[in-house]
Order: sequence, then C-alpha cells, then structure tokens
Amino acid sequence: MNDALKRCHRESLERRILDLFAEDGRAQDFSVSHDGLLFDYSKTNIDTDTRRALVALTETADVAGRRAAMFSGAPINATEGRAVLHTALRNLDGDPVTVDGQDVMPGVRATLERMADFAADVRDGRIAGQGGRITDVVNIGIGGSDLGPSMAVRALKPYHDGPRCHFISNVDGADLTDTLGGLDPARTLVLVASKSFTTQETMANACAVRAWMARAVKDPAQQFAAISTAKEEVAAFGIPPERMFGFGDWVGGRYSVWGPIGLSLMISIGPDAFFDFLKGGQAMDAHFQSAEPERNMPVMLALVGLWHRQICGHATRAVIPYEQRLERLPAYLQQLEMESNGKRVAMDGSALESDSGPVVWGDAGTNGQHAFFQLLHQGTEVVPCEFLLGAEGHEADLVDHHEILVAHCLAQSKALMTGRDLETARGQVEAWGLSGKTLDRLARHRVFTGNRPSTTLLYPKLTPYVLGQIVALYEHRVFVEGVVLGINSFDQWGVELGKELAGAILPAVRGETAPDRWDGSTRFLLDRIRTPRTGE
Ligand SMILES: O=P(O)(O)OC[C@H]1O[C@](O)(CO)[C@@H](O)[C@@H]1O
Repeated sequence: MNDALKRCHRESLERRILDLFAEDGRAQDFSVSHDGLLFDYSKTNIDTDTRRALVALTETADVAGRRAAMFSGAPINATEGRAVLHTALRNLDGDPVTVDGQDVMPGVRATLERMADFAADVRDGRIAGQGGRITDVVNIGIGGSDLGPSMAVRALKPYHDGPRCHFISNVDGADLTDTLGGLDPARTLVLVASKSFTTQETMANACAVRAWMARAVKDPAQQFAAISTAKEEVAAFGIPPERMFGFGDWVGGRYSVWGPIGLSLMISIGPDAFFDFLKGGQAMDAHFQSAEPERNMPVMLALVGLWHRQICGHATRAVIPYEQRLERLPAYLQQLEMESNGKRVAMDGSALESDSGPVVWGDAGTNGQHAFFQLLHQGTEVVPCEFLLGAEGHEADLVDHHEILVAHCLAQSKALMTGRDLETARGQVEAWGLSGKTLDRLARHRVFTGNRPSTTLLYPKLTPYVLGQIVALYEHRVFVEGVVLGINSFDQWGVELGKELAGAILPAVRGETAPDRWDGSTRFLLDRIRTPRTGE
C-alpha cells in the first residue's frame, strides 16, 4: 500500500482506539447511517487522516468508474468474458440494462413473473404432489446454489407461511438421509439448483432423490423443477422446459440468491415478501451508486476491511451476528468473500502486490462468546470483529431476551476496545485477599490488552427488506475491495483443481484402478480406506 497509509499505520501504533474518543462526536463522525442501517466503525484505529488516505485508494483504483461499468453490463469479469449483473435481478424499476447490445430486463422480468406464479401455485395448492398438497420443498444445490437461499430461509423464519423448506448440499449421503427422513415423497417438491447442472455433488444428490421419489410416485419428474442456465442438461435429466427457471451467465453463483436460485425462499415467504427482499437490495444499489465515498456504506465497509487486512496485516476477520437466525451468514460470507477475493493474481496476470482478502469466519452471538471469544480477547492474534445487531427482535413475548442479547453485543465490542489493565486486575485479585507472587501471577491472567478493533452494523429488525439491504451491502463491499486490490472478484479458478483431482481419484477409491499413480500420502490413505472394505 502507499506511503500515506504506511505513515497512518505507524501513527496508529502509537495510540489506542480509546484515545480517539477524546474528540467529541467520534461515533457520529466515524459511522455511516442510511435507510435505517447504521455502520459504526468508530471502534477502529482509523482517524481522519487514515480515512482520507483510504478514500484516496478508491480514487486511484477508479472504483466509481468500475462501479459504473458493472451496473452498465460491461464484461468486467475479464477472465471469463462476462458481465456482472446480479444487480439486474433486483432492478425492479426495469430500467434497461444491456449486455452485448441487448436489454436483459424483459427476460429478468418474465422469469420473475414465472417464479412468482409458480411459487403462488405451490403455496395455494394449484401445483400439488401426487399424494396431495405440497408440504415440503427440498432444494438440492451447493455453494452459491445453496448458501444464499439456505441462509435467507433461515434468516426469515418469522415470515414463513408456505411449505417447509429443506436443503441438501453435501454429497455425504448423511445430508440426504437426514433431510429426507420424515418427508412424504408424494407431497415433496424438489428444486435442483445448479447453474451448470453438472456439479458432481448436486447431480449425485438429484439422482438419488429422484430414485427415492420414484419408489413412491408414478412420475417423479412432475415433482421436480430445475434452476439452471444449462437448458440441454436440464432436459437430459428429464425436467420439462416449463419447470425450468433460467438466468444469464452474467449472474455469478455466489451472487444468485436474487433470482431463480432464490425460488425456495420465495415459496417459503411468498412472492410479496420476496419482492421486499429485492427492494432492500435495490435500495442498497442506489445508495452505493450515488453516495460520496465517506457516506457510502459499502465503500466504508470495504475500506475498513482493507485497513485491517492489507495495512494492519490481520489475516482473519470474525463476523458475529447477534441474531440466531443469521447463524448461516458467516458461511454465506465465506463463499461470497473468499471465493471472490481469495486470489493471488491481479487482473493483468501479475502477482498481487498486497495480501488477498482475509479468512472470514464466525458464528452467532452469544454462542460464540462461549467458544472462541477467549482468543478474541486474550489471544496473541488480533482479529477484527464485525458485529451485526438488530435493534428489535421478532419475539414480542421475549423482549427481555432481546435486551440481554443487545447488552452482550455492546459489552463485547466495548471489552475488545477498552480491555482491562494490570492495575485493575491486581485490584480485583487483591479483593479476594491474595497478595505477593500469587497476586502477581493471577492478576496477569486477568489482563485484557484491549485496543482490539470492531465494527457494528445496526439494523432496525431483520425483515426481508433489511436482509436484502445487508446482502447487497456485503456484495458491494466485496466489489470495492476487489477493485482496490486489482483482482477479478467474479471468477473462481481456485476451486477447479480439487474438482479435477476428485474425478481422477474416484476410480481408485472404487477399486477400479490401482492407486500407484498417486503421491505417497494419497496412496497410503487410499490403502487404509480400502483395506477394511476389501478385507485385504
Ligand atoms: O451452481 P453450480 O453450477 O452447481 O455450482 C455450484 C458452486 O460451485 C462453484 O462453482 C465452485 O464452488 C461455485 O462458484 C458455485 O456456486
């Protein structure tokens, strides 16, 4: 990174985050408020100079120009020669968006209408199973064809008024067995969600579920629908075109929840609530495109992320929603952020000069407090934390629970920042009546260095609209970080090699080929795996 930021970093090491609050109004100044959301980054070691230097990065990298290119349908996914237009899926105003000279909006609208009709028909019983009204929907997909809808369906539980939704992603047969257990195949609708319709795990699961259904009903295809860009593969699987919901190759898998991949969500919460989800995303798009950098939530979220990873060198970032129903958000963001920005090569093929995006991990609070927070507070690594918190919960009869939840969230970010010094710790141990070496020793264990950065995203209540805002916020954050780093956030070549090798190793696992061609460790493991099966 540039000299100005290096200087800002050096200066930040000379002060504590808490010192920055000596200036009045820091919380207001170092936060962005928009459309009910508040992103508070005041508990970071970013001061005015640092922010200025960070904002300058967006100018150098021409974030505004790249953003305009993305929204206009230019092929910014340069390694695959594709446009990046998940934003068109939530462009409810229908303003034209052209790819290769063609407006994609009529197609987007038509698909959305078909989805809404299909969802309404399933919910109202006009589309039924061979044993009666659909009671359960099973989405089969993996990665972007699973994480978005499964996260969102879980997040919006209070809005479920349709059939129950289930998700099978893993090729581990346990996922399938445990999900199908208790379901009535004659009243289950299966959505096979796969952009490519060739993903091995998804196709293995789809075939197995079809066989499960065939044991109970005459015509399983009647209870299947496909969500894909691959017409021929869908037809070859036996799903008719009227049960296929397609989308353009300009929608990346991890950005696809807004369209047909979100069909399970739409069936679960209904078309109107799904439209609210889209509206939230669309509102965030408008904000992202128009707000100046310092007042622009995705831009500032990205710049804080770049500060922590690329300037301060913190290798990981914890995402901790104080909202049980967002427990799948960290997993969703792992794909969104790590598949997008986990790259060591710049757009032009040269080696990246800075670090790639961070490792993203986390879990819902308060559960995480009783698991990994010990390390966050007293470990040797500094892990910037991203808290998410709703001002209001849905449980009107459990308001006290929500108050406790809020108190814990605020307490954690405060504890990370302020810590507890040795003198205070000594005072506490002294109060137990201890002294001398025992006091010294025990007091040290109770010291918290503090000065650990965190941000808080505060939202009013987790409605479909707010979830749409949050997901779009994170998508644009990834975009800005990618542009500043100079990488292509929209391909994922890094997942290819493992897939290829799995295909090549499978015959050896099945015992169809000898394991000789593999390296010593793989051969050794294959031998051990095969021994108990064959009794050799
Ligand atoms: O929707 P598909 O084509 O089955 O792909 C599933 C997932 O596999 C990946 O290609 C790689 O993990 C993801 O990008 C994608 O979301």
